[in-house]
Amino acid sequence: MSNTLSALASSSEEVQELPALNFLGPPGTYSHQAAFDVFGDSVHYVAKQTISSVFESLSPELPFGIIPQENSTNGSVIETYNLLRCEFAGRDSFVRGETNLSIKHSLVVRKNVKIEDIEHVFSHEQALGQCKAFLKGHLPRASLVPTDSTASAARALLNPPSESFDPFKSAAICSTVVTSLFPGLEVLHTGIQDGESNMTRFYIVSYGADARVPWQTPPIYQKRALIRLLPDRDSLAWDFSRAIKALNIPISRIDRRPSLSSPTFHDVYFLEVFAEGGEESDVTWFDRVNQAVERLKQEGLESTVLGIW
Ligand SMILES: O=C(O)C(=O)C[C@]1(C(=O)O)C=C[C@@H](O)C=C1
Repeated sequence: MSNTLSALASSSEEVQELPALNFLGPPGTYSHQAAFDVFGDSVHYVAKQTISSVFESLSPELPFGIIPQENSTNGSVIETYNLLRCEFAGRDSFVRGETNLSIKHSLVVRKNVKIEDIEHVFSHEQALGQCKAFLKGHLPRASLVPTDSTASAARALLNPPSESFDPFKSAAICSTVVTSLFPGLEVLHTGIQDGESNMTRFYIVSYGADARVPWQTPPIYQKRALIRLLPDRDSLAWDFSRAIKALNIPISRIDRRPSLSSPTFHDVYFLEVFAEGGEESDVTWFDRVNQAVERLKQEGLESTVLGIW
């Protein structure tokens, strides 16, 4: 077993004195590997069943978490942005940092299952979306079934969740790490992701804005912030340039999700902002972001800081 792998296997054991970190389980997911890269053995890993429960269960007892935010092939992780629009984001829970992981997917089956036997492919919807070319080329007739995580898809091959699930006609898309964590599985194909450089970016989140993040390897990116913006409801002619002008900070990305409130097509926006490299200022990055949010509010734009890092 490699060092990382043995650590992933043992990291679920209870080590209560360390701060807890929620991750999308079971062990062997990419979230778990990304967390291990930055936290190593400085946290107690707590597996959750969904990305939503990673974020929603943050509390004084479970103060840290990791959630996938974007993939370089398949785009934004919708479940994460849906969570960030909830009122507890920016009130109780905050983004505190980020980390990237290179993602290499494998097609995994129960031992002795052949590619021609496969009728169903199970995985997290992000992973299914990152392997479209392989699936079209090798398994064009297979049904694609979304699961809570890549590792839970692999685990289901060994513990079928229902009688209709036939593990001898099924495959999972996941990391090869999973085959060592769950004996009885084997890899049919590796490197099945579309494109060579398939990268996922994760947000590190915490309960409260001030809890000290127990990094073992601190990430390199700094001076970023995430701001949620909800334009006035009755403005028919919503002009985004108003927000950009009031903000007056470089914006690296803008995401948009339905606000779920009326009128229709009233959306919530997420703006990720950053300080340019080498920028010298008497004002701290924290104050600059808060002052920018004050300017947005003076413009009548409801805005919330979801994290400064
Ligand atoms: O299912 C996993 O293994 C995860 O950690 C989730 C997730 C995601 O939602 O983006 C993380 C990285 C990969 O992009 C595929 C899936």
